Amino acid sequence: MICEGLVKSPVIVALDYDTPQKALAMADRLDPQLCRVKVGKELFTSAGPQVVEKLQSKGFDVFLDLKFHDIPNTTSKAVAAAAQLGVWMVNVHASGGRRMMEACRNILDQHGSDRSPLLIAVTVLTSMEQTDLEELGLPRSDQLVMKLASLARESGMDGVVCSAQESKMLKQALGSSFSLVTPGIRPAEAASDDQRRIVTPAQAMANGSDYLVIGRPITQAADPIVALQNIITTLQS
Ligand SMILES: O=C(O)c1cc(=O)[nH]c(=O)n1[C@@H]1O[C@H](COP(=O)(O)O)[C@@H](O)[C@H]1O
Repeated sequence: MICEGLVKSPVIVALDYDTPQKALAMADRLDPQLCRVKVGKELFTSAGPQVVEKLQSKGFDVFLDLKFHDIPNTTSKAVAAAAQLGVWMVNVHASGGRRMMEACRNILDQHGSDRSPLLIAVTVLTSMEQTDLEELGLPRSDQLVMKLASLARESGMDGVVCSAQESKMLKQALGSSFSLVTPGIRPAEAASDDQRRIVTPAQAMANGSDYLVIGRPITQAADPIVALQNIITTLQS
């Protein structure tokens, strides 16, 4: 199992809530030794940087998932602001292109500290399926993911967000040190919701994923801690 520091599992729990109170109440039920947490667009827009700081003060590594996608100057400065917040991981869209990703890499390298977040590029959202891509005039998901992930690696990213359906292909092509962060994780019995390219937790790890981003199957479970522990157990067997 891939893990760093004290965290003993690859699970990142998505705290997709509309208030900081709800997110912090969930965090209080979780254990920073068992998982990391993700702050995304809904929570950050309603609660701001303070919720990140509060989660950090509870001992959690925070993945700031704002999927920056803009011109190189704007995106890189947003990434620098995330680094100032001391987040563990931050992401941008790979489709912002090489110059955008390189600007983000450069600004973190100039900032140059041991507190630099992992810089991750989103390839193709796990909610997208073939028909969605066709409608946009885009190629098959596996081809597009491979192209964007290769560009992300060349542009100095530390890894990509992809579906665990693509993890095996990307690990083989891009090597073990390039991190694969995979949402769209669903235990066998769970609803797929709006996700399309889904994989079970154990299969995702078998495919080569480094981190599993999991929201609703944990946060909307009757007992979130039991749901998290059950998932971690399936990874150990
Ligand atoms: O970057 C992400 O985290 C992300 C990328 C992606 O392709 N798909 C995706 O679902 N996510 C995020 O991962 C989380 C998945 O949540 P659940 O579908 O509830 O498990 C959400 O917070 C999404 O914003």
